Amino acid sequence: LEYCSALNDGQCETLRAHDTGAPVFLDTGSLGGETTLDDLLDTGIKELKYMKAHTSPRKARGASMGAKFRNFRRETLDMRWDDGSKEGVYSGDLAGLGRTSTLSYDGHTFFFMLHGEEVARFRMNSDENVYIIEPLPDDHEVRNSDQYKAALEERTFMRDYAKRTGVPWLAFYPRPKPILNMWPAEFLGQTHVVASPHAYTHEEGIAEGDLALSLQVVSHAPQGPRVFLVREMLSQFECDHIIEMGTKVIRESMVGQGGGFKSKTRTSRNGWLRRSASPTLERIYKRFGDVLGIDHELLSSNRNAEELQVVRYQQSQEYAPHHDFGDDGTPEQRFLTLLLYIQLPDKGGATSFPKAADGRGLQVVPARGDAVLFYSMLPDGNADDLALHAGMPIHEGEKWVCNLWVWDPVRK
Ligand SMILES: O=C(O)CCC(=O)C(=O)O
Ligand SMILES: [Fe+2]
Repeated sequence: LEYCSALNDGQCETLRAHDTGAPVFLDTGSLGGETTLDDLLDTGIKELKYMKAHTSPRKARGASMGAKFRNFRRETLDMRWDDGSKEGVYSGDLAGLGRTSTLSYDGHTFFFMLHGEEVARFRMNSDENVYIIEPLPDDHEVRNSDQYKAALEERTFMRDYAKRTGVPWLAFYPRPKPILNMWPAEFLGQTHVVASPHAYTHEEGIAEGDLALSLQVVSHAPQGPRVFLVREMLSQFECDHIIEMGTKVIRESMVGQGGGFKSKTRTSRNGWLRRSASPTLERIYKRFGDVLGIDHELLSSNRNAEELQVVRYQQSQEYAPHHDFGDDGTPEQRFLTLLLYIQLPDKGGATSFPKAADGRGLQVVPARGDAVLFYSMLPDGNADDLALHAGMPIHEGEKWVCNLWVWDPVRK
């Protein structure tokens, strides 16, 4: 209980010790269960800010929602968003017996055309997120198919889920609960202290002994996503090392495939680093395992993780609000994001969680070497809509971050 006593509250409880042998302690309440974000801000935490001054109602009119369409006609249909015009706005093809999903808003309408005739029309309602285009009455083969029955069952599940929990099911259905460790995020300021035997690499070499790292809850359910701040995840030398290696792979990605692709929502540049690229990186990955409570062996690209994504933002670049998960029609999903702050810009560039703090939104501006951990998945296996986040525009200087994306139950 060495690390806990450092917190001086005597309330620690051992959570689990995974196979690296690193002991993990849960500090059950240095701030107590009733902490509000204002209390947390009062403790002098510099890294956090509300985005808006006042609470906005959670379920505002025109709330965004994920809509899934299933086509049980055999023909490819033309999908159109009803903007009030006669022909609507073409929104892609929906293959015969196929599926598609889209982000939409309460009250919006989509219709589907076949040879100039409308065959289906749906008005979006955030309590309903599966929309089924029925098979023809005499198409008994499709009506009796497993796929059609599964779609009806899925729609029933989703209606019940939304009624029961108040949020839509956004993930693939069916999908089990996550199997990977998920740290409890019960109240603001709750802190988990992790001892890692994989201490920092410095200019002079590797530090001896265990490193104590703390994960502090800065947002939790149901008012927001589950977000933790991890201070001093990396040493200054390790940040420099990542910039040095990252510079090369970003340059490669610029000339390689997709290098000329310009996205409006993501204007930064990125590249990928393999954990085996250097002994320093390998050691950092073992520390990631300790901090995440996940066997570090799983954090490789043939198991549960993607390679380390290095992202560089220059003046005015940004990444507009997005989710790190998607529904691509399989149960495997991105489970968590460990976002590392490698270099901070002089102005701008906060990471924002617009749906945190009951819709007031949260901006996080950690220091160099710090990390933010957030879960894209809920404990029941659904995707967490509230984990929406953005890299805000850089006003001055350069920002470097890394993404470690971990999938559950395995990486696809
Ligand atoms: O730059 C940031 O703060 C966020 C980056 C991000 O969300 C991403 O790369 O997916
Ligand atoms: Fe992201």
